[in-house]
Amino acid sequence: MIRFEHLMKEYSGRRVVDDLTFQVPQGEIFGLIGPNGAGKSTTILMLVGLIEPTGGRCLINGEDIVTEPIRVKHRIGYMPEDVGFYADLTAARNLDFFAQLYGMKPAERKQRIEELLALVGLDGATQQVGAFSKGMRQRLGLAGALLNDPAVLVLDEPTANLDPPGVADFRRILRDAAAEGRTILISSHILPEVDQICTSVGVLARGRLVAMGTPGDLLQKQEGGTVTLCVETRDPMPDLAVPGVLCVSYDAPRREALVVAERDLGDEIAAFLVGRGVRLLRLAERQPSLESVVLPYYREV
Ligand SMILES: Nc1ncnc2c1ncn2[C@@H]1O[C@H](COP(=O)(O)OP(=O)(O)OP(=O)(O)O)[C@@H](O)[C@H]1O
Repeated sequence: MIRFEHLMKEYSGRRVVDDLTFQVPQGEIFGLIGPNGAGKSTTILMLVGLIEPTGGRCLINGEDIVTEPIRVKHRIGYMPEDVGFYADLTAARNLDFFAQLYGMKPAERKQRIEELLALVGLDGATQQVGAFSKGMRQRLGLAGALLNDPAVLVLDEPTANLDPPGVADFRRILRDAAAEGRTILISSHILPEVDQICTSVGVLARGRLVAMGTPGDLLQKQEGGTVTLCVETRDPMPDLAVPGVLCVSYDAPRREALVVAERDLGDEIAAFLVGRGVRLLRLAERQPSLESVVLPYYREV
């Protein structure tokens, strides 16, 4: 189990993580999401003991990472966004190096490394890691994070470089890891992925936890509240400055937009665009998604 108690971090007097208190129960896959600069990486770095909190604490199975650093770090598997490996060693030799640091015996190391390379689909990879694709490095990162049989897995943007089969493998491995009783915390910007894999989600904005629950809980909160509309136009769109629009994310050189509005503003948006000579291709309400629920938090930055 992971527990944050009044966790706080300041840089030069500026608070970037502000009084975080929540817990992630054993076996949960928790998605930590939020806009750029919200404090996700800082929170993760405190959780894995790479930086110290200014106040409060992070507990792994009840033990404080600051007061029991060695014991607690042995219970954590951490996969940073940019996984660092020795480019001139093979995947197996890289893992063997880290396994030695964990104090694992040669026979145990050999067996564990073979199992893990098969698990992440790298059992046939005999080349040096310098020749790996980004996706292969990410697979190796996951194997590295699982090396010490951790109780808690902390993964920063784990699927960013993976192709669809790689993502499917990751999901399967993480679900199995959670079913084995590991507690998993993932930081990600890929909201549909978080929606698919995470059993609970926390939204950070300006260092504070502004929403938390299962993806289903967060969606329910939206019912009777905001409406999400997909807008597609033939011409580039101006800013959709229509009263009641809460948040817009534009795409495809401003010919597509996802609009979160207080109510169904389809007629008003159509009139707004037609009045500005913008030809409309499609305007439809979208079923609520995790993305539409949390987008307003991204806008508030
Ligand atoms: N070492 C540091 N010194 C000073 N300020 C820092 C330091 N590390 C992070 N910050 C600031 O703390 C804030 C939170 O940064 P953090 O990297 O934790 O955000 P994040 O949610 O992980 O963002 P992103 O999604 O862009 O990775 C930002 O304003 C950042 O500039």
